[in-house]
Amino acid sequence: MKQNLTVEDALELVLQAARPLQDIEHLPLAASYGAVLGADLVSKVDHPSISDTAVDGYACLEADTRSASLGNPVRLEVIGQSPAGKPYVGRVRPGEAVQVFTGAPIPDGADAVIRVEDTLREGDFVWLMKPASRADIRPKGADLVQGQAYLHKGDLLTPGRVGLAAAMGYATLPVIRRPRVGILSTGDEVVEPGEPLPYGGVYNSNSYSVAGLVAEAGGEPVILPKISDDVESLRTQLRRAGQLDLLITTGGVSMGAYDIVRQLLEREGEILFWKVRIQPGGPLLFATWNGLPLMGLPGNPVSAMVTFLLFGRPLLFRLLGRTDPPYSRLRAIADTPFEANPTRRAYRRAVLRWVDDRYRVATTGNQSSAVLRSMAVGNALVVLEAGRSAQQGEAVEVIPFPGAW
Ligand SMILES: Nc1nc2c(c(=O)[nH]1)N[C@H]1C(S)=C(S)[C@@H](COP(=O)(O)OP(=O)(O)OC[C@H]3O[C@@H](n4cnc5c(N)ncnc54)[C@H](O)[C@@H]3O)O[C@H]1N2
Ligand code: MOO
Repeated sequence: MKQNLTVEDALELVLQAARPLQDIEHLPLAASYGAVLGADLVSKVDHPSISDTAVDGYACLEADTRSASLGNPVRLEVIGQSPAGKPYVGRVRPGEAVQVFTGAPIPDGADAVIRVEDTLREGDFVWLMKPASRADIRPKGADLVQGQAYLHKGDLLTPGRVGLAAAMGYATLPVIRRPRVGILSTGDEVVEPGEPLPYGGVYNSNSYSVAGLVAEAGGEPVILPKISDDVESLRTQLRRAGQLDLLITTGGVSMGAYDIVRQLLEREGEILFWKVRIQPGGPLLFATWNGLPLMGLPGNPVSAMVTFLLFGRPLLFRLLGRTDPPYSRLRAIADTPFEANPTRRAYRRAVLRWVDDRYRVATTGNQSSAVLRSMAVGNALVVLEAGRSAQQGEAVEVIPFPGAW
């Protein structure tokens, strides 16, 4: 078992253990937001399917209209009209125009459009106060060309991409099955919210904060009944867990005699690493149990969330084959000092804001790993290398919480 790894080395071991899922499901468009595309998609159509007008006005021959001005308008005969979806049958000849509405096909013969506000209608004739423009024609295939791939395997299905898939002619989309992620809280003192809190008890928050993070990363959280601090109930729960792609436990990975996750895995699984040089989250454990990747998040509520972001989220992205980075980074000016840890990379909870053309970041206050409020008030982590505190006014590296920015 490796111990006391850097973030980079630990992440490499995590990603090595994650085998991208191959199972494809077909989802209706409206159910596909947030899923990950399982295949490249080529457009079934050209868009526009035929050259059409970008404006309401009159289609005509550009050459007829070059001299048109307010003082010297040009008169054309209106020979018909074409609403969107209804082509004008026939040809536009010199001296003629067809009234068109945005999205309508450009009639044969016409090569330009004059906007309605630059015209004056008089019975079967129209006066043009300006030359007609070729730029207001959207050429066939300007947006999409039939047979060309515009969406790719591994793309997250954002609203824009779902809309694009619809425009390309797809009613259902091939997506990667969501990874099923078991979430198991451990600890004798941990009590379900809603139950009376006994002396020394603490409500189970980890199962719910981590379930939210799993769902946000594209996984399907499966909250398992919490277990007490004994190896036998952990083993039983693991066997019952059913078909999972990843198991996340919280608690029980530190030094205490009741640290059952570590004990069980030392005997029955393979621990790939234990402890990473970070704060919070130092005692993170990563293992496999009967081929199942198992991430043992530390029990402190902040530690559980931060380690999920740094390791669990990249692991889920790998299972899903997502090609976008699991989180972003930026630099911001520190509005408060941030204290480093002397020996570990520190992730301080902070509030990130955009003020006067700059990102600015301020501490959420008490940085104890037990203060879950910091994750609710905060929307970002300030990253400090070991021993490198930041003074007020200094530029610092920031990881915004996914979904909060
Ligand atoms: N002698 C040492 N003690 C500790 C060390 C150490 O290096 N030497 N590391 C500390 C660090 S850092 C962390 S983080 C914790 C992690 O410990 P465990 O993963 O074993 O977690 P527990 O002991 O089970 O719980 C820690 C803390 O979190 C609360 N908790 C646990 N589960 C939940 C839950 N589902 N919802 C809400 N709160 C939960 C629990 O009550 C404890 O207060 O170890 C330090 N100790
Ligand atoms: O790593 Mo612990 O998570 O510092 O509290």
